[in-house]
Amino acid sequence: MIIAVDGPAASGKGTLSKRVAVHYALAYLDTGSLYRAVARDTVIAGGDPRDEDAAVAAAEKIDPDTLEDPGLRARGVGEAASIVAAHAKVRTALLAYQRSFAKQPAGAVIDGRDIGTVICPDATVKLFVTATPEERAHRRYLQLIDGGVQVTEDEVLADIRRRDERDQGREAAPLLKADDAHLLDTTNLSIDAAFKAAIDVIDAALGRTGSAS
Ligand SMILES: Nc1ncnc2c1ncn2[C@@H]1O[C@H](COP(=O)(O)OP(=O)(O)O)[C@@H](O)[C@H]1O
Ligand SMILES: Nc1ccn([C@@H]2O[C@H](COP(=O)(O)OP(=O)(O)O)[C@@H](O)[C@H]2O)c(=O)n1
Repeated sequence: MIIAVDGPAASGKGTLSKRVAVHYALAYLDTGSLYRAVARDTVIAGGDPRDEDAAVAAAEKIDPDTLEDPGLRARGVGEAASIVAAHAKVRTALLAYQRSFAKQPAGAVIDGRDIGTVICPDATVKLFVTATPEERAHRRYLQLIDGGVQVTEDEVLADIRRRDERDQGREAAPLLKADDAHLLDTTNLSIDAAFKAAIDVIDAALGRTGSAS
C-alpha cells in the first residue's frame, strides 16, 4: 500500500504522515528533505541554488544517510530547497530514489508536493493536507522559536507566501492537488483530530472501519 501525502509548507504533512506510517506499519519518506539536502549540498560545493547544473550535480550525488541532518530544517534551507526544486533536471535526478522507496514490500507513506501527481500517481490513497497561510505561519513560527530561532510571525508568513507562490507557479511538477486526492483542511483541527480524519479517509478507501486510536 502506498499513501501519498501532498500539501504546502507547514500544513502538517510530516507530522501526520509519520503517525499514519506508524499506524499502518509502513515505511515513511519525507521527500522535502531530499530537496533540502540538494540545496545544502549545492551551497557546500560552492554553487548557487539558482544554477541548474550545480543543483543537478548535487542531486546526482545525494546521500540518503544525510537526510536526518537537523540543519536541513533551518529557515533559509527551505527557501533554497524551493529554488532547486523548480529545476526540472533536479526533479528527474531524484525520481528513481523516490519511486524505488515507494516500491518496497512493506509499503510506504510518502510526503511532498508532487507525490500524488507525479511520483506515485497510482497510490492506494492520496491526501492533500492544507491550512490557511496564517495558520501555517503560526505553526512554523512556534516550531522555529521552539528551536531557538529569532524570527517574527510576519517574517515566517512572508517566507511561506513566497514559497507557496514558487511551488505552485513552477512549470516542473507544481504543487497541485491530484484530482483523486482527499482534501484535508487542518486549519481548525488539532494534530489528533487531523490524524483521526486521515485514518477515517484511509480506512474508508481500504474498506475498513474505525481503526484510529
Ligand atoms: N493540526 C495541527 N495543529 C497544530 N499544529 C500542528 C498541526 N499539524 C502540525 N502541527 C505543527 O506544525 C508544525 C509544522 O508541521 P510539519 O508536520 O512539520 O509540517 P510540514 O511537514 O507540512 O511542513 C510542527 O511544529 C507541528 O507540530
Ligand atoms: N516532493 C517535493 C517535496 C518538496 N519540494 C520542495 O522542497 C521544499 C521544501 O519542502 P518541505 O516539505 O521540506 O517543506 P515544509 O513543508 O516542511 O516547509 C518545498 O518548498 C518544495 O519547493 C518539492 O518540490 N517536491
